[in-house]
Amino acid sequence: MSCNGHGASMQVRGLRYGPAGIDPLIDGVSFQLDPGDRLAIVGPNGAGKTTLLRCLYRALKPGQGSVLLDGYDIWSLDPRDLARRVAVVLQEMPADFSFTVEDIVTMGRIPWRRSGWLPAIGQRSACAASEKAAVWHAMEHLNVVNLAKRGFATLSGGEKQRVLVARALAQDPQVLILDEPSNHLDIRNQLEILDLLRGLGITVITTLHDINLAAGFATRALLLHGGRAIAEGLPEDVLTEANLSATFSVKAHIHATGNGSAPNFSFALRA
Ligand SMILES: Nc1ncnc2c1ncn2[C@@H]1O[C@H](COP(=O)(O)OP(=O)(O)OP(=O)(O)O)[C@@H](O)[C@H]1O
Repeated sequence: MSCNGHGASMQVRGLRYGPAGIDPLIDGVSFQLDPGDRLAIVGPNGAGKTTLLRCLYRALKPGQGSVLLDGYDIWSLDPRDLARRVAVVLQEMPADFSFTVEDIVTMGRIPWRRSGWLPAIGQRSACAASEKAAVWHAMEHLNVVNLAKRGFATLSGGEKQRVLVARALAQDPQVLILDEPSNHLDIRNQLEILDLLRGLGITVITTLHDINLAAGFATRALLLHGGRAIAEGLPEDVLTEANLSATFSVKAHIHATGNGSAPNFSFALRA
């Protein structure tokens, strides 16, 4: 796993997706990320955040628009090539009860194995050693080495979340896509995991419900509502009181911290 990896650029143009017979779930979404950007996608429940993510890692094919990775349409890439470049951490947890933590993290290396190819006998132990090194490096980063031999199913929700991020990092991706990575995590673990993601240097795209976490983490923000981008750009231009109040139907208030760090947000129901 690279700790100072190289991110890829992503250009999303006019994305529209919807199953036949219903209004589109994603409509006219566009944004541009430079390598190393961190995009926070925020919006109310049902806004289309997960659906948008699924279009970005080729789980859903948009009816219109395109997703370019370093200039190449993701639908034109070889699936293995895409799997090497883009890693995904979803909200759903794997249901298989038989895998250990080490097994799960090792799965992150699968796209790097060459099918139908066996290294020369003298190189086999070197290949195995480099794979194991990548897996242990990722586990160390996520502080789950002490869980390596535990059954995944026996872990707490927060421990599982850390293991799934470790699996994604073992994949050594250029783009990391995460759906609510702070789910299940306590406050310290939330801050730690976002800090770790910030330090990777790769392009990160994540949904986040916590606006304070999003403002502190992101270099770009996308506010989604009803499948449409209400605002996209720098977090300070997107996460405004007016935008948040209108999109979430609440009273949003920004408290400047005055020390150059991200502002704090508070929210109240409208009278
Ligand atoms: N295959 C489908 N057919 C019909 N509606 C769908 C389908 N998939 C998703 N939806 C609807 O699309 C909307 C957006 O769902 P999505 O999961 O993307 O929202 P979200 O912003 O991630 O929500 P949350 O914050 O609650 O996780 C929801 O109303 C959902 O019920």
